[in-house]
Amino acid sequence: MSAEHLLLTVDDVDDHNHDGGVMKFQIRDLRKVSDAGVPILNGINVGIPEGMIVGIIGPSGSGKSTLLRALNRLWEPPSDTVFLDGRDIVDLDVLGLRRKVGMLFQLPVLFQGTVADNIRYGPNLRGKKLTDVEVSKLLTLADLDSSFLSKTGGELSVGQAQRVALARTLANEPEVLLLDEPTSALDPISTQNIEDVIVKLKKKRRMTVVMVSHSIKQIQRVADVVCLLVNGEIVEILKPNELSEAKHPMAQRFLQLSS
Ligand SMILES: Nc1ncnc2c1ncn2[C@@H]1O[C@H](COP(=O)(O)OP(=O)(O)OP(=O)(O)O)[C@@H](O)[C@H]1O
Repeated sequence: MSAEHLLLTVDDVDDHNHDGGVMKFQIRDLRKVSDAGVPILNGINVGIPEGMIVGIIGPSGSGKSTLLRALNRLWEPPSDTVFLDGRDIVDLDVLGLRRKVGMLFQLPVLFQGTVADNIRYGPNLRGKKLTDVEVSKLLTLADLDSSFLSKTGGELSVGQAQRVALARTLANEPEVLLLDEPTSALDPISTQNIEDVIVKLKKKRRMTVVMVSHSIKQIQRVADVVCLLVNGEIVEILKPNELSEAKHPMAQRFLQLSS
C-alpha cells in the first residue's frame, strides 16, 4: 500500500480514501497570496483520513502553519476549499468548529487560575461544569496526575504546561487535533510524553491528528503518513519510513540537511 493510497490528492472528489477509510478533511485547491502579492499556498489538494496522524514537514516559510491554521479558521480559507466531514468549514459556526478541531501551539499559554480552572474553561463556556473526577481523567489522559489540579501556571515546567494545554484542548472533546510544533520548546522526556499521548489518542479514541514538526525523527516516530510541503505546495506524500525516497529536489535537500 503506497502513501498516496492513504491520502487523496488532486482530482479525487469523494469522501473516502482508496482503502475505504473516511476522509475527515478534504482540502481542494487551497491558495493564499500575501497582501504584497507573494504566493504562500499554491493550490493544496489533499485529504486527511479519519483516525490517522498526518505529519507535515518542509522548509521554514513553506506554508505549514498557514495550512494548519486554515483547518480551524485561524486563517479564514476561501469558500469551497476546506471541508470537514464533507461540509465547507466556512459555513460552520466558528466556535463549534474550533471545539471539534482543537489546536496546540509551540508554546503553551495558560489562563490565570489553577490547572483545573484552565481545563474547565471550554466546557464552562457551553454551560457544562466538569467534576473533579472528570478533570482528573483529562489530566491522566495528558499524562499528568491529579496533584496538578490546584497548581497554577507559574508552578509548572514548559513541558507540564504543554500537557495541561493538551488536557484543556481535550476537555472540548475534539475529533481532530492540530499540532503546530508542539514539542519544539520541550526537553526530550516531555517530548516523549506528548508523543505517547498523541499516539494513544489515535489508537484509543480514533483521533485525527495533523502535526507540523521540524523534527523528521519525531515525524517518523509518530506519523502514519507524511506530507512534504515546499513553496506552498505538497510535493510528496510518503510513509514515514520512505522519506529517503523523496524525489522532489527541494524535498530531498531539506531531508538531507535535516537528518
Ligand atoms: N498574514 C501574512 N501576511 C504576509 N505573509 C505571511 C502571512 N502569513 C504567513 N506569511 C508568510 O507566508 C510564508 C509561510 O508562512 P508559514 O508560517 O505558514 O510557514 P511555515 O512553513 O510554518 O514556516 P516555519 O517553519 O518557519 O514556521 C512565510 O514567508 C510567511 O512570512
